[in-house]
Formats: sequence, C-alpha cells, structure tokens
Amino acid sequence: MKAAVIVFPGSNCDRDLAVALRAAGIETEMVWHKDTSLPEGTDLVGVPGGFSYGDYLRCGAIAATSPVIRAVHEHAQRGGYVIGICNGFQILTETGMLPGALLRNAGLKYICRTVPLRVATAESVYTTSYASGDTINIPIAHHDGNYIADPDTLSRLADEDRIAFTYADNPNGSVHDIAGVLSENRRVLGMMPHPERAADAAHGGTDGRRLFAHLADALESA
Ligand SMILES: NC(=O)CC[C@H](N)C(=O)O
Repeated sequence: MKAAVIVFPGSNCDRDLAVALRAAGIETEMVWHKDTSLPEGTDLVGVPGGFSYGDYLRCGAIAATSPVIRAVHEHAQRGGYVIGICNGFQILTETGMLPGALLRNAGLKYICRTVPLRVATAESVYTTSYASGDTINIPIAHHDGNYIADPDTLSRLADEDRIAFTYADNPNGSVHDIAGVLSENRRVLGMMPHPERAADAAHGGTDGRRLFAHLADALESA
C-alpha cells in the first residue's frame, strides 16, 4: 500500500497529510509538482490543502496545469485512488477529475473553525469506517469553499450517492450543504474540511483519524 502526496508551491497541509497517512500504516512519498510521473506502485494520490500559487487566478487553477497532474489524471483513469483536501479539492475540480467548482464563501470571509459534518454515504473506501448519517467534527480553513454545480450534475451526484459529506450547519453557502464529493467510480474524493487536522488527540479531535485508519484495509479489500 503506497501513497504519494503532491507538493505545490504554496501547499501547507502536505506534511500533515503525510503524517496522517503514515500513522495509518501507509507508506507515503512526497512528489514535487514538476515531476512528470508518480512513484512506482502508487495506489493513492493525496492532493493537499494550502494556497497553491498563492490562489492567484482562481484557487487551484494554476496547480491544475502542473506537470504532475497529467500523471495524476492517468492514475485516476486507470482506477487509482485520489484524495483532494481543501485546496486539493479545488485543484481536482479545476482539472475536471471532479465535477463542480468552489466559489468564494457566501460571507466573503475566510473561515477557520471546526464544524459538524454529516457522513452522507459510507459507500467508499474513504467513508467506510463511518456510518451514513454519522455526525463528525472536522476543521475547515478556507475562503473559497462554496461548492456549486449545475442542476443536472447535482441530481446525478444525489442519484448516484456520490455526495460524501455535507455540512450540518452550512458555513459557506455550498449548494445542498455539500462538503465533499466522489467521482463516478467512487475512487476520487474531494472534500473541503481537513480530516488530517483531526487525526491526533493533540489536534483537539480525532474524528478524521478513522478516515485514514481504515483506508489501508479498505484499499486492499476494494
Ligand atoms: N486550507 C486550504 O487548503 C485553503 C484552501 C483555499 N486556498 C482557500 O482558502 O479557499
């Protein structure tokens, strides 16, 4: 079981994500965004949070054109696993690997606090350790977390049970309270909240640890 965490100029959650993956027993390598391939045997790619390229143009827009993204795309097309957190989710929507877009928060303010999230589906390797309907507390830290998609996409996401997480108390205006979505094959997850920041008792909460703790087993049996 091997993970690769991509590092962009401006990433700031790359090491946190690597720490959470390694604590879950997943061998993890850091990959610079200018690399053109992933390490041999990569099962899971982590696209971390932060402010890639200073969030210029649009959050994630410049990172989406990085050389390594082609390899990430190919990995996903081969059925590989990808998790994008916060800026990582923004990058995945910019690449088209996930549908929709992240707009400026409805209140036009950067929000940094722990929020209650509902696990909308347990049917993915990322959410299998929770039960659908569980409420968990996970930190958010973003100014562009307001998820939007066209009505057809929204009905498809709902019909195909691809909404992974919703906000119990919508902090940013996201349509249908959406906090995270899955790809069609359920192997690519994008989410604005930061499970890697709730993965150790010292973080003040451990609700995110379960996402990583069972990932290795879930990936192996998937
Ligand atoms: N923590 C992050 O990944 C920040 C995400 C993004 N750059 C925003 O502020 O919207």
